[in-house]
Amino acid sequence: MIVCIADVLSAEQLAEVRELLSRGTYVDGKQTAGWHARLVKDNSQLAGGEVATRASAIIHNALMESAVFQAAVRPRHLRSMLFSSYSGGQTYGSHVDDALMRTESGTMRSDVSMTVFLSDPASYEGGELVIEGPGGEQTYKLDAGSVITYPSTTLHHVAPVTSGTREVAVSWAQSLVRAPEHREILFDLDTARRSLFQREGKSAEFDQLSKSHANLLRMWAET
Ligand SMILES: O=C(O)CCC(=O)C(=O)O
Ligand SMILES: [Fe+2]
Repeated sequence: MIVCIADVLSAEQLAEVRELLSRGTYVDGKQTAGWHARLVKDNSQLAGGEVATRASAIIHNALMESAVFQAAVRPRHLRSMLFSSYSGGQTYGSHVDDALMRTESGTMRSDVSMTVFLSDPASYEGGELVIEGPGGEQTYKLDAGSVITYPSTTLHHVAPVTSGTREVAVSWAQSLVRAPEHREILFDLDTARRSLFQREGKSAEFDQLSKSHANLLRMWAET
C-alpha cells in the first residue's frame, strides 16, 4: 500500500526545517547507503549533528501526530530522518532498502520507507520518486511538506534532477504490523469506520467494524 499524506508539515515547520538545512554541512550520500545501493546513489546528505537532530525531531513529531500516518504505518520504531539533496543531474538508481538498520538503541527492521518532500515541485525538474512494481512504475513528486509512505519491499529509484534542487527527508519505520497486506486491511477498516462515525456517530455498525478492527489488530500486532 502506498499512502501519500498532504501537508504533514505545517508551513511554519517546513520553514523551520528549511532554515536549519540551509545552515547544515552536506557530505557524499554514498556514506549512508548499503554496499550495493552505494553503486547507484548519487546525492548529498546532511551530516549528522545539531542541525540534523533538530530538523529530524520536527519531522518525527509531525509524523507521529498525523492520524493518517499512524493508521497507514503503525510505527513501532521510526529511524531518525536522513536529509538528502539532489541537483545537477543527481539521481538514485534502482535499489531495495536494507532490511535491517542500526539505530541508536539497536537494530530495527525496515517495513515502511518514506520520503518527506521539502522543495516546491515547481523549483526543480525531474526528481520523481519512482516505485517499481509488477504492474509497471508509479511516479511521485509531491508538494513541499507532504509525505509518501511505501513498502520497503519494493525496488525504487529517484529520477535525475535536471534543474534546481530537490531536498527531501527520508526515513524508515518498523511497523507493529509486519505484513503489508495486514496493514492495508487495517487501514481500510479504520478509514471506513471513521467515515461511518462522521456520518452516523457511534452506531451499531460502527461498533461492529470497530470490534473487527481491534481484534484483527490484536491478532496481527507484534509489540
Ligand atoms: O529521495 C527519495 O525520495 C528516496 C531515496 C531513497 O530511496 C533512499 O534514500 O533509500
Ligand atoms: Fe531507497
